Amino acid sequence: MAKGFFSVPKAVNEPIKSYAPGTPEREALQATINEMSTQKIDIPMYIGSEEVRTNNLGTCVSPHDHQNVVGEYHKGDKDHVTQAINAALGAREAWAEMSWEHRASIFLKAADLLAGPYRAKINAATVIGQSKTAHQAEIDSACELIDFLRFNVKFMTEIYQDQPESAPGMWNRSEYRPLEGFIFALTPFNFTAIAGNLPTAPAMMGNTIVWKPSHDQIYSANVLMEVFKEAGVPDGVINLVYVSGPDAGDVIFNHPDFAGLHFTGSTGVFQDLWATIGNNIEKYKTYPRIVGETGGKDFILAHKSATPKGLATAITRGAFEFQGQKCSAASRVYVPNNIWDEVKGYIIDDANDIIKNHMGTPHDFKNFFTAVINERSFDKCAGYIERAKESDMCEIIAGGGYDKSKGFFVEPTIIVTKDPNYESMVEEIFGPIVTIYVYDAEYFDEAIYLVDNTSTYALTGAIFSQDRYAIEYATRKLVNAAGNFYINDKPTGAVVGQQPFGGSRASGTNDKAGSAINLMRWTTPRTLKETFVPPTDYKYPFMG
Ligand SMILES: NC(=O)c1ccc[n+]([C@@H]2O[C@H](COP(=O)([O-])OP(=O)(O)OC[C@H]3O[C@@H](n4cnc5c(N)ncnc54)[C@H](O)[C@@H]3O)[C@@H](O)[C@H]2O)c1
Ligand SMILES: N[C@@H](CCC=O)C(=O)O
Repeated sequence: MAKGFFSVPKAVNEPIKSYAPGTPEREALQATINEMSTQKIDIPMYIGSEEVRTNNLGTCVSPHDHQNVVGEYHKGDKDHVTQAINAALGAREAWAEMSWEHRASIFLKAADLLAGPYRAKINAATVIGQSKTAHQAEIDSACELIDFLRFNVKFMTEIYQDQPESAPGMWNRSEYRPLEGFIFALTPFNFTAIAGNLPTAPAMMGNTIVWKPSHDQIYSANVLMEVFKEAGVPDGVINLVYVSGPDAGDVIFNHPDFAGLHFTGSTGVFQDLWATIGNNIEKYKTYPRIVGETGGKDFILAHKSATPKGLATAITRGAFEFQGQKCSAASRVYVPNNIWDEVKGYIIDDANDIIKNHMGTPHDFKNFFTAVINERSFDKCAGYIERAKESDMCEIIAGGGYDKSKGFFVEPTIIVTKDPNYESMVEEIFGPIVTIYVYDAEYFDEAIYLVDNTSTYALTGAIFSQDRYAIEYATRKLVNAAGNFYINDKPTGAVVGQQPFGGSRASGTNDKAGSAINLMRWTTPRTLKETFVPPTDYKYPFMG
């Protein structure tokens, strides 16, 4: 047990490496990509102390080269979900009782492994399996995950330090227990860091986990599990299974020890899960915690005073980095007519330059833009593009092409619409398609109203303006339109510890990943009151 009031190492953001020509990190990453992309690895499930192989195999491919099979994973079924729950429950007592500093130490070691010996491997896995460029992989699978781990250790200790007052004659204490049961971490394809954070955040607070990743992220999830094991996460604390979502849900949401859902993914899936949990509420020992960060229809609103070049660059980066597959991606933009011609010229030039010179495999570091994650996503994007081509209300001013012969490539596409409620202004596409509505520069209030009322989501948004009154006004009027609001910046790229991330309305429970708010959801505090000298007479003084 602890024999000191320990302070943890100061959390600082992991510096982002540049991967510029001639740097050692570029050489290491390139070599690791070359080596890993020519291998086909065998990927087991991890349940308790076992590596589980079923020989019912699924494949991991590169989205930018879908015939290249880089891994085969062993698919599980409902029995494996039950085994994973049993392993989590079996490991729970020892893990919950371990002193917090040892839990902290394990995750700080995981951060250092990712920052050092595993950096090239986790980035290469994300480049190969999720088609991120070197830069996008670095800010996600290396830096953001390292930050999650280090900052969560700091937040954990801040929570533990939060103690009640004690009046004379007594000592009041708060004890931050893990939840009574197991946690289900259900993770998306698009951020390796999120896949790593959703099981580790509750685990850090003493919980044990059943983790089901997206099928499209299994390749890098396997590297994460290797890191967790090397860092010393004990068997059974994080159990990784590859089963269908509905199979996992059928077992987990009917289990009496289900204590919490840590979800990131689409809004529709989250709402279905919430409904199922609600319907099953009488089956559980405790009220499960439900944390879900979900979809977005993220906006950029420009005021007539906005600087055209800065706005255009924010549109290009915000909409097209990682092929628009960030929940935060700019996907609807409101531009005033006084600056539109200039902005239009810049963004068309950017899109054409990307298509001509910087689109292709992420293995080639000159590329800014690669493939979307899978055929379903490709077909969905193609559908939006074809409908826009046919619509009288729309014009495609850049991109609009797509080709899935080798990889799932959809060009960066800019739609201009005359209808502010056109489908691509309203629905989450999750691909490289941005839609622009040009408004009369003198009607800023109407543009604000549209921003606030067009979509059910409220994840990220940005205002571009050089007029401080306009900035203040939009910030106030759009108070509920985004959980992360940017002023003269693109709406993507939140950094742990700097811009706590999450949205409300249909975008989630806004428990801010990588913050104390999130960690609080994974603990159920017990209050202890100790009286030093108990009273010995039941009568009160007023009784005379
Ligand atoms: N708000 C945020 O912080 C944030 C961050 C990243 C991604 N996202 C959102 O995630 C989505 C993209 O990720 P995705 O395509 O992997 O999401 P998704 O909803 O398709 O899948 C998320 C997870 O849920 C599982 N799943 C799917 N259907 C299920 C079901 N019926 N029952 C149980 N599990 C099921 C998937 O296998 C996966 O593991 C986008 O909507 C994006 O906006 C949000
Ligand atoms: N936190 C990331 C988005 C994560 C969702 O996909 C950002 O701010 O761009």
